[in-house]
Amino acid sequence: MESKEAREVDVVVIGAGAVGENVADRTVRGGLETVIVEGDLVGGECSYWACMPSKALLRSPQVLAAAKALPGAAEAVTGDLDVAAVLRRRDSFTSEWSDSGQVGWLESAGIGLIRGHARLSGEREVTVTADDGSTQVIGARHAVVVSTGSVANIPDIPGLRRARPWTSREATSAHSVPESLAIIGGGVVAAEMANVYAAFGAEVTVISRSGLLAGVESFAADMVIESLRSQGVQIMTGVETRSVERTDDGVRIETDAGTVTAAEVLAAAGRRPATTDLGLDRIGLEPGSTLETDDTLRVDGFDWLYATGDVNGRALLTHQGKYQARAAGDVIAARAAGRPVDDVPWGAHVATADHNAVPQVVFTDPEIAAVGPTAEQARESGRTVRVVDYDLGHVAGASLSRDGYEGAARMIVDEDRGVMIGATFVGPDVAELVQTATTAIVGEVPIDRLWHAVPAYPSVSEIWLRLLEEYGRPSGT
Ligand SMILES: Cc1cc2nc3c(=O)[nH]c(=O)nc-3n(C[C@H](O)[C@H](O)[C@H](O)COP(=O)(O)OP(=O)(O)OC[C@H]3O[C@@H](n4cnc5c(N)ncnc54)[C@H](O)[C@@H]3O)c2cc1C
Ligand SMILES: NC(=O)c1ccc[n+]([C@@H]2O[C@H](COP(=O)([O-])OP(=O)(O)OC[C@H]3O[C@@H](n4cnc5c(N)ncnc54)[C@H](O)[C@@H]3O)[C@@H](O)[C@H]2O)c1
Repeated sequence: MESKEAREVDVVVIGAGAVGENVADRTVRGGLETVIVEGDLVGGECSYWACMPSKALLRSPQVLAAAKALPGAAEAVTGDLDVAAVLRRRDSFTSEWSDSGQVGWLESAGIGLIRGHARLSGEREVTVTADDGSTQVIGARHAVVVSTGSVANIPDIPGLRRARPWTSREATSAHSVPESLAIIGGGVVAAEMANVYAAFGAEVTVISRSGLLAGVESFAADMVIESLRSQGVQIMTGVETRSVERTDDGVRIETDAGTVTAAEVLAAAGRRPATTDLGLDRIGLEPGSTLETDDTLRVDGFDWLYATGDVNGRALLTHQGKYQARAAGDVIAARAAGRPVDDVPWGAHVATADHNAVPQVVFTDPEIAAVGPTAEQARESGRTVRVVDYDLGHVAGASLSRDGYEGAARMIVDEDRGVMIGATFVGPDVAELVQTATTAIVGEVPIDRLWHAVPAYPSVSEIWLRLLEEYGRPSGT
């Protein structure tokens, strides 16, 4: 079935994940008629198979561990984790994988929704194929924004694909817990899912060819590794997986450090941009490639094509993608109206923070919260840096929050400019500490001035005072 009737709108957004939704919201607010095309659930990966379900799965075990670590509360907690209840709570956060709520939001925001698979079919032109095979051509007067996200990378390990591995989708949406789970990969998904399934009682083995959480400060990764090991997780690092085979009982994995057997195997080996079947060849780009952009999120070499979120590879995180979406939506509206474009660093129409102020929280127990470069990355960049470390367990607020609180904090200072450029925290419930660091980095607040930002006593935030004391007050003693 083909309907070749072309419809024209101001902006076409491809992909209604968290990022695409935000682009469309901004272009509509900017006075532009906008349609969004979605081939699956409106809300995308984050809502149904990533951030929301994974954090819902992680939270209950963390709260239970916190209660068990606190005299008075511990005595009141006598049962085990109720896994079925945790899974039910996760189901409510994913709205049972129904997108009716998000569709309602699109309507209320004045965004048109077209369901189907979108492909670029020419300059400023998108062709959508619906489930029934019918096609619709949509022209974009001002911009096409690709917000198609990313898909799980299944490594080219012999037998792995045939063994029908779990990806993060199955791991976050499972309705039962396998007896054992092998995880191939050592990134954030591997760490968080190892935490979830170990807490749920599965025997978990992580097989990583590098380290575990190699992208963060090693003191922070080490605390998570130690904690996972104490929960019974077997962690194999520096180990290559040679082959995977599905057997009658599950999977058999051959590695260069021996054989691992498990009921299920999870491929947690990063993401690929969702551009393989997007018609990129129709506009001279390579299918499957990352859509690289300038800081206004415009794809290099085009004046009408934008890319936001995971698909541009700038920072594979929901909050950062939504930040890009706000800049992109606003700059498209400005360009369409002939208004000035504010594209100087930190201007309204650029995603400057992507380069040096990206916060991330790894929601394991303990959590890791970090922003900016690690000490090693900062040194490698050629800057004169000073690294300040402090034991979080020595902060009154932390020791009050949990008996035997273990944690650590690091602040990285650019000595030439006298400003903080990076920070990492590891410990129970440190997630909320990272926003202060992000604010100080983006605001380039001089270290001298930070002394006047007094943390409330006895809160965990007092770590900021301790870090400053360790650093020393240049004009004081
Ligand atoms: C397990 C896991 C946990 C995570 N946890 C966190 C977290 O705690 N915090 C955080 O910040 N980030 C987290 N992330 C990363 C986060 O999920 C992504 O950064 C985010 O989802 C990217 O949003 P997006 O809108 O760019 O892409 P997506 O959410 O992938 O949305 C893209 C949408 O485009 C649609 N689409 C694709 N191609 C087409 C096409 N051709 N036509 C029509 N529609 C199309 C897809 O169906 C999808 O709905 C996690 C990721 C994983 C895998
Ligand atoms: N809390 C959060 O913010 C959160 C949680 C989960 C995921 N995410 C995001 O989702 C993205 C995906 O997470 P991820 O853990 O899959 O990716 P990742 O990039 O964090 O880690 C990928 C891991 O896979 C390994 N790997 C890559 N190719 C491999 C191969 N061929 N064979 C074996 N191992 C291989 C890497 O060595 C690495 O250990 C990340 O960018 C992350 O930022 C964020």
